[in-house]
Amino acid sequence: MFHKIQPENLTMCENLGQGSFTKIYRGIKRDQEDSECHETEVLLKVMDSSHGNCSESFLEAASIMSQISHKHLVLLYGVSIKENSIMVQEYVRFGALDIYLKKNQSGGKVTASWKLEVSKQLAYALNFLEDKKIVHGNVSAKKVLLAREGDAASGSPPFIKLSDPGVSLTMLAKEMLIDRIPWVAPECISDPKNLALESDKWSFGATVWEIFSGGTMPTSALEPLLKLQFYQNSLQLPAPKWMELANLITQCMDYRPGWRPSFRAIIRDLNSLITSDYELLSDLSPSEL
Ligand SMILES: Nc1cnc(-c2cc(N)nc3[nH]ccc23)cn1
Repeated sequence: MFHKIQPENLTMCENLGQGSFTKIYRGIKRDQEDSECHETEVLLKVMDSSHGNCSESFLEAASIMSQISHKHLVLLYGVSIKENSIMVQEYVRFGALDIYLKKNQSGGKVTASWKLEVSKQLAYALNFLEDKKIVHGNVSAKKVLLAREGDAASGSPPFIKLSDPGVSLTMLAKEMLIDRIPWVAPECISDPKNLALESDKWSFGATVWEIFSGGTMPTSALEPLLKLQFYQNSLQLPAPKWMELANLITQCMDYRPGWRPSFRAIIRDLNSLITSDYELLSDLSPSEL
């Protein structure tokens, strides 16, 4: 399991929203390091008490993520399991990527190379989990947290951290699964027990599509039945203009799990994409640059 935190050492600040079975708050964690008291800004995920049976799944997911550490995985400080389960997570300053993308569509902050850098870092995090045979099971821009915005002018890149998956999708009701189309892999809709490493590759493809489309999914507005038909008719998301990126997304979102590329191959493709981007520029004559 993982570190137990006394609730009296936690202060709940403002509500930041809610997850499937949780309420999210910004908070403060106090530690009595020797004599002086140390305060850390944290993210508190409070499990709704009504979903008791999900709390072990919630904690199970958290404990898996807390047993490993990687720069692109969100850090879990521990849990407080007094009245209801509270997961205490590092506070990631700019929050969820889907909201950030919607807010920063224009304004030139979010360039193609910015999006590519974020996609690469997400692939690194997922490659790390794949090497350890750990399935995330809930990859989407909502679960990608932005720690640094980056700044194109000074050339400093953005920095992301992948959040915990939350309650396992094997615990979700069918309609909640359908609501996660097109991030959830098709094989998991027919049987959630099909959740495996390959499922994360599908979700990664959908997330990269989401990142390059400014955070809106064309299926979001569809009724559940129409979402289901998207998979029944083996449809694909509309291809982005950037053909090499579109090919990578299509390879990840292959309806045959075994045909999806490894994250090592995905990283190689993303790196080549960046060079092709510069090649494109270097092909232009100085006057066209
Ligand atoms: N581990 C995490 C997760 N989410 C945040 C966060 C930050 C922010 N500025 N607004 C938010 N609104 C909702 C969540 C959130 C922070 N840290």
